[in-house]
Amino acid sequence: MQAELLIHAQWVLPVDSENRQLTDHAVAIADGRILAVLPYEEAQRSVQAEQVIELPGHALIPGLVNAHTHAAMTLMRGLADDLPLMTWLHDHIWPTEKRWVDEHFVGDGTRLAVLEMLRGGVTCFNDMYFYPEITAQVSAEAGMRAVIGMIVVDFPTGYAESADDYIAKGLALHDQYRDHPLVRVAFAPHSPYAVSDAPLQRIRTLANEMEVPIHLHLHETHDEIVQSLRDHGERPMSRLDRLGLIGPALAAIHMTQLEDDEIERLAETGAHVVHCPESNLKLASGFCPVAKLLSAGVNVALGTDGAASNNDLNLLGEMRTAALLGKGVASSAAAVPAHAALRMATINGAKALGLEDEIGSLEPGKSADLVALDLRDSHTQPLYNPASHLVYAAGRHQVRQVWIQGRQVIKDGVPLTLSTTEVISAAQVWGNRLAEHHKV
Ligand SMILES: CSC[C@H]1O[C@@H](n2cnc3c(O)ncnc32)[C@H](O)[C@@H]1O
Ligand SMILES: [Zn+2]
Repeated sequence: MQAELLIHAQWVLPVDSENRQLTDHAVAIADGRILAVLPYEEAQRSVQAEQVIELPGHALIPGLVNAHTHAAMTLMRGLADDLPLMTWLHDHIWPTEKRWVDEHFVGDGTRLAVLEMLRGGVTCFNDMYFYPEITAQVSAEAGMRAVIGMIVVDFPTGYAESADDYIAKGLALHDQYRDHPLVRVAFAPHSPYAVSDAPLQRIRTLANEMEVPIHLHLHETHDEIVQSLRDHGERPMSRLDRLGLIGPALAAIHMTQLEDDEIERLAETGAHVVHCPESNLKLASGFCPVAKLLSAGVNVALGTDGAASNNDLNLLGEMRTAALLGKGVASSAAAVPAHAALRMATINGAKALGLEDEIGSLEPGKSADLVALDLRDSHTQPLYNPASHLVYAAGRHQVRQVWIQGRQVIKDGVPLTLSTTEVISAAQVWGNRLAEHHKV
């Protein structure tokens, strides 16, 4: 077998159906795709590789998938902390966005986010933010894989005038990235409370025709349920179901308020849930019943949400929080074990974004999106079980090598596609501007 690259690691966790943890294995790569995952001894006999990378003491895993974020909001990290969702949005975030968010803000904020995500082993993110064409461009330039949201809200902003205008801009973006190797486009109506019935129905029809996913914030807080009962006489999920949006194309973000019949409905329709545990904890929004969802057969992925409500874009940290919180909420130490958390951050994210044939596991034919973590550090020693350390103990500084579609984007911990100093100085300029006006 001819390969361009052979990566030999002490442990390979392919995140396959058996959750195998392979010792002394190698991954062979050609044309940006995985050719084979095989014992190193066998690879030495059967693979002619142009380059061999040796990773003793490292675990090789699929690239992490951040299934929900607002990348450019990194520029609002720490601007408004310790507030509940609606006060945070209405009194701080939305006024700041109205005053500051433009193409330059989104470009600099997205670069900061992509840099942080790549350094933390995230190789794909799902975004929902203004000026998505800039987010798409920045991601593509950095060699990052992204699903970019065609955002829709009912109210005018600097980006668009009306729901129809948002949709028209989104469709133009979809056309622009039709055959792009790294960037996909999905519908991203903000939430049932910010988008009315007519645009939601139009989005459902278009998403069916175009075969693209839909993601939206749903059942994030108890107040959202109360408001929907008052305004529509039904819970938000029931309203979306009536409008035809609950189905396999839907990734419902947050879902902290769920009744048993709603969990059953998600399972029977094949809708996905994106759990954002740290954002939900910080805004005190509620608890997503992850163990119940998983046992009902619902696909649960992981997201950070934006850095203004988290306050980082650390999927390793999110896995740990999801595992710990999942146990607490279920009152069971067996709930959300390490393998389940790793699946949520990889293959489940790929499924939620409609990318499971492309990414999410290390299997022949899939794209070579890989992350190597050095587990020789003191706080991941001794080592009995690599998955345990990845979820419960490892930190982002242990992410040493990252490849996306076979292209190396992090080498020995150093980003290759973005200039760290330039990205940080641009962020500091924005920080000074925003701080002056926000009076932090
Ligand atoms: C239409 S662009 C996205 C919009 O969403 C806002 N946002 C960020 N985080 C959250 C969240 O957790 N719930 C609801 N809305 C959120 C962001 O500020 C943008 O205005
Ligand atoms: Zn969000």
